[in-house]
Amino acid sequence: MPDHDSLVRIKDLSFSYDERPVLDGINMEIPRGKVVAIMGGSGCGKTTLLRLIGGQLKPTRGDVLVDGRAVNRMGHEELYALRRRMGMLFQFGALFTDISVFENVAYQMREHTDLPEELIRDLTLLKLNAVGLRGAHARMPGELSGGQARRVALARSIALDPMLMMYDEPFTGLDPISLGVIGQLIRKLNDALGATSIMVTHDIHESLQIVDYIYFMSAGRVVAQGTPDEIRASTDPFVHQFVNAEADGPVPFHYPAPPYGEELLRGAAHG
Ligand SMILES: Nc1ncnc2c1ncn2[C@@H]1O[C@H](COP(=O)(O)OP(=O)(O)OP(=O)(O)O)[C@@H](O)[C@H]1O
Repeated sequence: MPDHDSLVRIKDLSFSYDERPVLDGINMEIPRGKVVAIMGGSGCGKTTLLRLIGGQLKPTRGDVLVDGRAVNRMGHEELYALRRRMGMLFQFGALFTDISVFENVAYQMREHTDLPEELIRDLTLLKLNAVGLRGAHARMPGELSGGQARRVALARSIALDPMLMMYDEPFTGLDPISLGVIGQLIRKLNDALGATSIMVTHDIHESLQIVDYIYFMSAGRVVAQGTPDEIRASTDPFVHQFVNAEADGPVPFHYPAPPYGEELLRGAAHG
């Protein structure tokens, strides 16, 4: 999806943990206003990629540009200022359990802004209203269902009106109805905030409903990409495996390991 006005541009990006290569020559464009999914088998480097975009990790080679600036070359202050404009919702983005729903959302504003208390109150209720939970503002997190708690975490991550939202497996552990609700919210909030969103997920069916573009990764590389219509029509074996939820195919089910027979024999020799 080449676009010169992309909010995020990933150029020839490689990354290794110590000596172990995880990402290898990634190129991606995330245009402004769009919701883009990144999919791929377990361990292929999706979360690592989000951490590189957020500046928590530095690439071994290549660049990550956000709003035209190379994140990997920013100093502390610039990076801190940029992170304030990014919202992140991680898989187990747990709420603080000992403070109310309202306080969980207001916390972000109290920490990062000098807004007066009345304004924080109004904005917090506005964010909770956007996820349908204004009425639950006085509840404690322990009194919420899993889907409701995820919605509060979502309200918290948009508290500062981010220009870029990053979601790491936002659907994990949700029942199908809550999953659909969160999916719709991700799309609606993106459009209402005029934001841009990147979502790492395993859920191809939800992605096809709500995103503008999908990148498929395998073993640290981009192996397929396209709009939902292109993905539905694709005959690419990687894409096919995802769309049809096949356990094995080009994306291996097994973590790389020596042949099983060999390992059993080795175990027997040791035992
Ligand atoms: N801090 C770390 N130090 C060393 N290796 C790591 C570290 N974090 C992740 N890895 C390894 O890097 C690879 C990519 O991990 P990453 O979490 O980015 O994958 P992923 O695609 O998000 O996986 P999943 O879908 O299972 O969450 C994995 O093989 C993982 O074991």
